[in-house]
Amino acid sequence: MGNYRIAVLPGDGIGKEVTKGAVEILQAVATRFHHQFEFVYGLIGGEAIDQKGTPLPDETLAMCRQSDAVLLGAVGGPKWDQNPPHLRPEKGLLAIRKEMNLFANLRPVKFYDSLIDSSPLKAEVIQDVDLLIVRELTGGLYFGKPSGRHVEDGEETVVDTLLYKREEIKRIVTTAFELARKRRKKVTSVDKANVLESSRMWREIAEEVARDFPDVKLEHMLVDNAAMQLIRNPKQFDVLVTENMFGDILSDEASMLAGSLGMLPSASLSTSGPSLYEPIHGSAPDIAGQNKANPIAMILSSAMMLRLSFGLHEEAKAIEKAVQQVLTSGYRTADVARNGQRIVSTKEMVNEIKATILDDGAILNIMAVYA
Ligand SMILES: NC(=O)C1=CN([C@@H]2O[C@H](COP(=O)(O)OP(=O)(O)OC[C@H]3O[C@@H](n4cnc5c(N)ncnc54)[C@H](O)[C@@H]3O)[C@@H](O)[C@H]2O)C=CC1
Ligand SMILES: CC(C)CC(=O)C(=O)O
Ligand SMILES: [Mg+2]
Repeated sequence: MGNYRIAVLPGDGIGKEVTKGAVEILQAVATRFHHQFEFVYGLIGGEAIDQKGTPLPDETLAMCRQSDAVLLGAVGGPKWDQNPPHLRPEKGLLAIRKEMNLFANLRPVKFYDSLIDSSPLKAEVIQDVDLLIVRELTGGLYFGKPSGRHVEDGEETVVDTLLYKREEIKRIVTTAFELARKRRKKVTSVDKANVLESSRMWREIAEEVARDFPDVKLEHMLVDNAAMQLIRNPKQFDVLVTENMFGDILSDEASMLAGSLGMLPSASLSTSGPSLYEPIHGSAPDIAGQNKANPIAMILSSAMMLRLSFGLHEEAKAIEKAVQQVLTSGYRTADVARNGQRIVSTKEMVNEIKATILDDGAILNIMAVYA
């Protein structure tokens, strides 16, 4: 039995709905495996702006730092779209990633047999896809200074800067190699080295790191080609490692290999403090408040938390197995439902996964009694 303190940041829009679902799933895991999970709640994003006047209140950050791990829903929404840059919900997300040194964002893309019809792609292209996008999360184009607008010689000018220190590239590429070593031993480093100086340095560093991993194959791929190859032949990939914005875009694209943006979890890892777990999707204002969102990306993110932050492998597997079982039984939220399949709500999907986790536990207990 373990005691864990989990900071929960629901955020905005569907972030709130899917986070509520993930907490219920974790409570079921705690019941089945006799753990104590203490959930502490904090504000981030739009709601934090409304209540505290800032997208990342100090108390939220302090609470996260004092927890064993953080679960985050999503932030943003049209209500705040016209706010000045420092009062945009997304600033809160970028700030927590930077402040907590969450430099490695792991975005696994896994194919589910039962969702074969949910992807617009052909079965033979997506069947057995199992790849991992390793996205650099605290540097690159989303953080470089200068960034902003100004008027120069009477002309309105805007700038964003793609900036990396050598060590920042080295640590994310090394993380990718370490992960590939435990998988199919191939790293695809994605860049735009035909144009960008930052990419040329990225490539150079990837080559240097590769020397320490002779058992892992390194290939380089330009990002535009990578976007195409993900659709043409995704099975060629094992681990992809790339700059912050490239990884952001490629992972939304890759989510369709799994059938929906609502299926992809992620882990935002730090080596100097607690890590954070978040679905790859946003706050989905178009479906927010309608009990329609697919909670699986968030639920699978909580499984990643159990495995990577707490070392609770069996518990993580119990969640993943329940998700698989529920999908196999035909439960579908609207985003993955096809051909007249019955559609379930967010809450129904959560309830079914929860029941499966608890039932599985009960069956195993009965088997243990009669063994
Ligand atoms: N991690 C975060 O907090 C992120 C926040 N955002 C913010 O979210 C807001 C909306 O951005 P969008 O570009 O619309 O991206 P989005 O990821 O929120 O939604 C894109 C599309 O996917 C659908 N979708 C997303 N998650 C889903 C789920 N779990 N189940 C079913 N359908 C789902 C939405 O309904 C929408 O049609 C913006 O304010 C944006 O800045 C966007 C991405 C990540
Ligand atoms: C604020 C954005 C960088 C959020 C996003 O799209 C993501 O992290 O995937
Ligand atoms: Mg994104």
